[in-house]
Amino acid sequence: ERSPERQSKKKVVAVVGGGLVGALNACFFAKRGFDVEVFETREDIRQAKIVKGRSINLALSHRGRQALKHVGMEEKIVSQGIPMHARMIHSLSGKQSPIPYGKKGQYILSVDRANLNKELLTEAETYPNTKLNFDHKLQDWSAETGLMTFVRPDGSTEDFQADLIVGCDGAFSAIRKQFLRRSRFNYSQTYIPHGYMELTMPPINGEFAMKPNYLHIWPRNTFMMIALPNMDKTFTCTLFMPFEEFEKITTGDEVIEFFQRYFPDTIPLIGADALRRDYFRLPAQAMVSVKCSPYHIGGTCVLMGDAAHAVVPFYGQGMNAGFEDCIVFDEIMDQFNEDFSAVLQEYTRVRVPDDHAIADLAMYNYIEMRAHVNSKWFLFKKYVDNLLHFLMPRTIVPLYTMVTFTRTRYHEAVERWHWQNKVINRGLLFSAAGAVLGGSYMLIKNPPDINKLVTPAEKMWDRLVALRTP
Ligand SMILES: Cc1cc2nc3c(=O)[nH]c(=O)nc-3n(C[C@H](O)[C@H](O)[C@H](O)COP(=O)(O)OP(=O)(O)OC[C@H]3O[C@@H](n4cnc5c(N)ncnc54)[C@H](O)[C@@H]3O)c2cc1C
Ligand SMILES: COc1ccc2c(c1)CN(c1nc(C(=O)N(C)c3cc(Cl)c(F)cc3C(=O)O)c(Cl)s1)C2
Repeated sequence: ERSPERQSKKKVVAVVGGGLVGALNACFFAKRGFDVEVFETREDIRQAKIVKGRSINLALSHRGRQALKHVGMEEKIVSQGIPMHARMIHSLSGKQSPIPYGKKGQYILSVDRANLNKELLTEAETYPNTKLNFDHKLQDWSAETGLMTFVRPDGSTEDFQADLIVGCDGAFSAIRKQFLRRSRFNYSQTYIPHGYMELTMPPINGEFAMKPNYLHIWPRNTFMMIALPNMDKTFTCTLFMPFEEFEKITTGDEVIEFFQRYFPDTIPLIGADALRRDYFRLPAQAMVSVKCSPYHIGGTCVLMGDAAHAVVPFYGQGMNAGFEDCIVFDEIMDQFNEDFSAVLQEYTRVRVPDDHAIADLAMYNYIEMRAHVNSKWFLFKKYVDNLLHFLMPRTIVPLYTMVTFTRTRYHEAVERWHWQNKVINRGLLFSAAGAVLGGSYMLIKNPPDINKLVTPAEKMWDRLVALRTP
């Protein structure tokens, strides 16, 4: 229960950025009784016709669902998502091989980005102590005073003062700009050479063109495509390819030639005309990885979501990690009784190692998939993962299982993965050594009569020689 004096000095929390993490964070802070003001540069997307998002749909998994559950939104969002129980690997020959994500209840959800954002904004608005300010672009702010200046569409500016500023303004955060000017602020960003382009796969006779409850993947080493299902029975296909490869394709015929060569089974499903047209609708988008620390300045400002850690999408964790930021921060608010200086410092100490770990993991997976992951290798690796997990369920847990289906701290999941690899490699080494030692012991103990020892290759050779002898 809040004491009367606390009631009078209600603290004001400004959330800059009304995207996925900002909208969710507004619910977390409003639930705690703070006065929440959300400032979003775009117009209210709930009134906009179409929303230019980065990816049309996203994979929501355990970490993200736990955050939604915390503000009572899990059921609603899950009911508007499509479960994906397995990956469906498409080989070059068009063969489809399913690989389950885990046991029965272990599935991920394909959710529509714009719809998720709208639902979270609407939920934030249901709190009487929350106000959404659209068409407010943060231009500058002071770490000393907590004073912020916003630019309106007509060019006018508006100042606002807050007790706590939460920077949720994405990978190109304006809040983070002030951090960059301060000493001992670590920052790195990496654009990867791949870009991504989204293409739509329409329904066929009102039905999904492919099996809907799967994350469809066409792994082709340098190139890769994935497809996630949408509620309107379309699939959103995301093509990943180096920019220089995108640039080589300049005509409709070259698009078809390219798909004919790498993704032949998708041509009839996406449609040749649609491919020719949609490929040139928008240029391929860039993907950036941002790592920084600390996430806070004093007791005044803290970064969350992509503003703190933009990750390449090759683990489907960016939003899930940003949503988990909100739970971790909330847990620390309880531990330190909402004392912002103590909370922010502890948040950096706890969260930086984990967000850096998932950023590294996603980049590692990008490099791994680009290097040598085609459909056979992908299938082989996942089978080995699942077999070892089946044989030693408590010792070997696949990395993607820890990342996607548990709230194991990201950096602990990576440490465990390294340990498991050592155990497996040592195990393989010993069993190989055992086989060699055991085998040679048998040969020494009772050596075979060398004349009788004819290998299949030798048999074949003898037959060939016999054939040639006139
Ligand atoms: C191709 C692709 C696929 C992805 N797939 C997945 C997936 O499957 N699963 C997953 O978990 N994640 C995925 N992600 C990552 C996910 O999209 C991001 O992690 C997530 O959108 C981060 O949310 P955010 O709110 O931190 O940032 P954003 O979603 O970028 O929101 C930032 C908000 O701040 C606003 N803003 C920016 N600057 C200002 C300013 N100066 N003043 C006021 N407002 C401002 C923006 O308008 C925006 O609304 C994917 C990303 C890409 C690119
Ligand atoms: C909307 O745009 C995008 C773009 C990329 C992704 C998603 C949505 C959703 N993504 C998921 N990745 C995993 C995962 O853990 N790994 C290792 C995988 C990584 C890749 Cl790249 C892949 F193709 C399959 C798996 C797999 O295991 O299925 C999930 Cl689990 S969900 C990647």
